[in-house]
Amino acid sequence: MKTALTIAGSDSGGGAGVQADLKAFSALGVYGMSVITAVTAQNTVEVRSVQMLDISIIRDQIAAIFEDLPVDAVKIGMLGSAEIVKNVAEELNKYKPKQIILDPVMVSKGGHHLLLTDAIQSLKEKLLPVVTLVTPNIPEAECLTNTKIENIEDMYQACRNLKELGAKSVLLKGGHLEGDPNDLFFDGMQFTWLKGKRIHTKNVHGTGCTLSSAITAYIAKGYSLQEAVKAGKSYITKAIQYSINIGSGHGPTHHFFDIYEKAGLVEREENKGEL
Ligand SMILES: Nc1ncnc2c1ncn2[C@@H]1O[C@H](COP(=O)(O)OP(=O)(O)O)[C@@H](O)[C@H]1O
Ligand SMILES: Cc1ncc(COP(=O)(O)O)c(N)n1
Repeated sequence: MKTALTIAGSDSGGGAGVQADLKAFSALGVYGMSVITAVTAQNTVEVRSVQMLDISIIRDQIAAIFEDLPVDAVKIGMLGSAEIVKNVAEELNKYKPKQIILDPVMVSKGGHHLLLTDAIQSLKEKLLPVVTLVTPNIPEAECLTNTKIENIEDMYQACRNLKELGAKSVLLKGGHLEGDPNDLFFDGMQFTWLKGKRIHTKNVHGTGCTLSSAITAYIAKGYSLQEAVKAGKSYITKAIQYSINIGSGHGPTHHFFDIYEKAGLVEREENKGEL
């Protein structure tokens, strides 16, 4: 069986973070493991509080996994602080997993900061050069490149800038721009657009986590990077179409849409909870 590891924060509401990642790994038939960096008290409405874990337990979790278990691909999500970024980078440099996908999580959908400002520099210096693929949304890419991204030309330039910063490849997510959510994949040489159709729903909690962990699972299964980002885009589109209309804020994505669809267990949640 293929395996994947997520290094990320816990979301008590189950829609984002480690919980979303493990659901995506399982839905795609990949054995999931986790290193928890921080615990958030979170639901569909808000992040109430965050507790970052001690460096020693974070390093121990990584060592415990790599010293015993096979890891086909690693996904990194919320890291929280510069110290956590630095220590995770050191551990990854030690164990050298071949495939690392970095979702540079900075702010929650409700606007809560999940990465301290002084950690951004460490993320750029210590992690970007180590990863196979980085998957920023528009505000994250703006922050990493110190530029404004307002149109398609800016998206191309941001991908080139991220490569200059050391990223081997980039998936720049377009969900935060107006119009259809088209994502731009740059493999370091060539650009490919992953086109989407905007689904009008408020249930978009965990979309970034879901996409990056689906891509990680496909890579663990042996897909090429190009195939994995395409398959990941189809996965996130369905996960949003079938998103779950629970809670009074942004509801979560659905991971087991195939099984549910075949068994006639749920209606498509598309357009429910429309904004
Ligand atoms: N309303 C939507 N309908 C369809 N796809 C969406 C929608 N919102 C986001 N996406 C897609 O979901 C993925 C995550 O997008 P995005 O919202 O840009 O990042 P993040 O969740 O990290 O803020 C991207 O592939 C994006 O194109
Ligand atoms: C623990 C944790 N990690 C990540 C996110 C970002 O969520 P999204 O995928 O919606 O950007 C979150 N809200 N909480």
